[in-house]
Amino acid sequence: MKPIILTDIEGTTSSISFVKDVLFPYARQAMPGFVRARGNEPEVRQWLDQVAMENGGMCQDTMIVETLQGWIDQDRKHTALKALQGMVWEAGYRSGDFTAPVYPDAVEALRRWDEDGYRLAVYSSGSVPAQRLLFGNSDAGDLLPLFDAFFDTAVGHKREADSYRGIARSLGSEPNEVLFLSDVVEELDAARDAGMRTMLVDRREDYPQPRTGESTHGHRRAESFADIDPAAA
Ligand SMILES: CSCCC(=O)C(=O)COP(=O)(O)O
Ligand SMILES: [Mg+2]
Repeated sequence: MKPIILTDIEGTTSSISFVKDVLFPYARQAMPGFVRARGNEPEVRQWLDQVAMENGGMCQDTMIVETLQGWIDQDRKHTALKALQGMVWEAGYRSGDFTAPVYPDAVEALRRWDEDGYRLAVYSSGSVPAQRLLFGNSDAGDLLPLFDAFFDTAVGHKREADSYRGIARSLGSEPNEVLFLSDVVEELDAARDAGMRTMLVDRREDYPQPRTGESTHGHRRAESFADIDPAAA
């Protein structure tokens, strides 16, 4: 049976550098203006209030913004931050400030797998709207039609096995019918604990030092999507 292919984004379909050097600085710089302009919209306020609650109920928006900027610097995978980042990036994509680079080997393989009848899905710490913006505004054009489903940390964190069990359930499949692709071994460990098949994507551009031996945690490893045969994984 053909596995459903579930892919991570940062370090897997797209470079770590795009996320760290383009998306995060853009969000950091635009966050104060975004909160000033849209902070009273309920959809935005709910996330700002959540940030405030987690920091002892601080009330000034300037303090909330400083907290968010600190979390961006620490690469926190906090659901509220990720939701707000997605809203900020929307303006960047819409105004043409950037498009999203997706590795050419990933574009080629995703298109081929789709044509071959594989179901494709995404699981990233980036919010689902941010994922949709990225694949809808890629350098290779609109890749959204390739994907059946998108998952973010609303389903749980990426290093917890229950998240992968929940994803398999949502896809209407057993975990062992899903192949998860990621650059982070701890995510792959959690997926394997849930019963999924796994593949470590170990790109030279993102990880100059190849992960071999014990550092693969026993996951199969590919340096490019061109080297992945989902039928054999
Ligand atoms: C959806 S694009 C932004 C990616 C992001 O914010 C992030 O934290 C990347 O996490 P991933 O789980 O894709 O490694
Ligand atoms: Mg990743």
